[in-house]
Amino acid sequence: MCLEIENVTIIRGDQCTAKGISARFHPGKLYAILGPNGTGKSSLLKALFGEVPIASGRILQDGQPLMSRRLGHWRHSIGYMPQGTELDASLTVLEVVLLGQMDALHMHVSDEQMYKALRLMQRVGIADLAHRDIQSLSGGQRQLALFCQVLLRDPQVLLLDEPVSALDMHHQLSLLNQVYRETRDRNLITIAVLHDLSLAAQFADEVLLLGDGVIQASGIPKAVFDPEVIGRLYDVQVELLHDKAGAPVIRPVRPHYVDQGVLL
Ligand SMILES: Nc1ncnc2c1ncn2[C@@H]1O[C@H](COP(=O)(O)OP(=O)(O)OP(=O)(O)O)[C@@H](O)[C@H]1O
Repeated sequence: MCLEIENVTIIRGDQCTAKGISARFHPGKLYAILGPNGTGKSSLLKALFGEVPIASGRILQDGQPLMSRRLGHWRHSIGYMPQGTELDASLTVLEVVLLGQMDALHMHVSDEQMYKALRLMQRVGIADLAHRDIQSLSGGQRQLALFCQVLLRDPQVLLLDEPVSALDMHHQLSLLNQVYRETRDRNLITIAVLHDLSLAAQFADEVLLLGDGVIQASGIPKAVFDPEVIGRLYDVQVELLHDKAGAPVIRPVRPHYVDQGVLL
């Protein structure tokens, strides 16, 4: 399966968050969408999920436009994890994870479904939280539970909106590792919005740098991470370093303000 956005324009309120952008996404690859706050990363993910309409352009699956009927079918193949993790319902973590299989659940949860959910929770490191009320979890723990839920849907496409924003370093690495592995093993198209450029460089096959409603640069992280382009886009000075494996590391440089004539 190939997923394509062709000349897509998205308007939110009075803002044009995507101005005729085009990109192609292939199975088995992890794509990171990057860019400053408010540049339309979430809007693009929502458009791919059919939650936000596109003003013009097309979203194509294997060359066929996703029309509304097709979109209903399309959504079944998507694991979409939105930015917020707040839940109103008072459910246990296991119940929340099992909701990922809602289409297949009737009045009965089979041993196989239960086993699948618990095994996944074990892999993600939240098996011990299975019987806790989801409301009682920390933001990071909820993020891990929702990740298990979307993966349990057996999606072909994973859309993850800032999946590691509330996680500590250990859990950021283990979750992204998991995302990377599942993308390869299940041949998924994975598109994740991330804010940490260096983390994106370690995991993403390709990155898309959004800014001012257009794709400013895209490709493998090494090719895209030009400190001048990034510095201009984010309006900060950055330093480009490299880790031991040769992956680019973007380090923001602290600005020095002049205060009463003294350089701080
Ligand atoms: N429901 C809405 N109604 C009107 N405008 C909206 C709505 N949602 C988002 N916007 C606007 O659209 C623009 C893009 O928002 P979006 O959430 O896609 O950005 P983002 O790049 O994901 O931001 P962030 O990194 O802060 O999460 C913003 O200027 C935002 O104010």
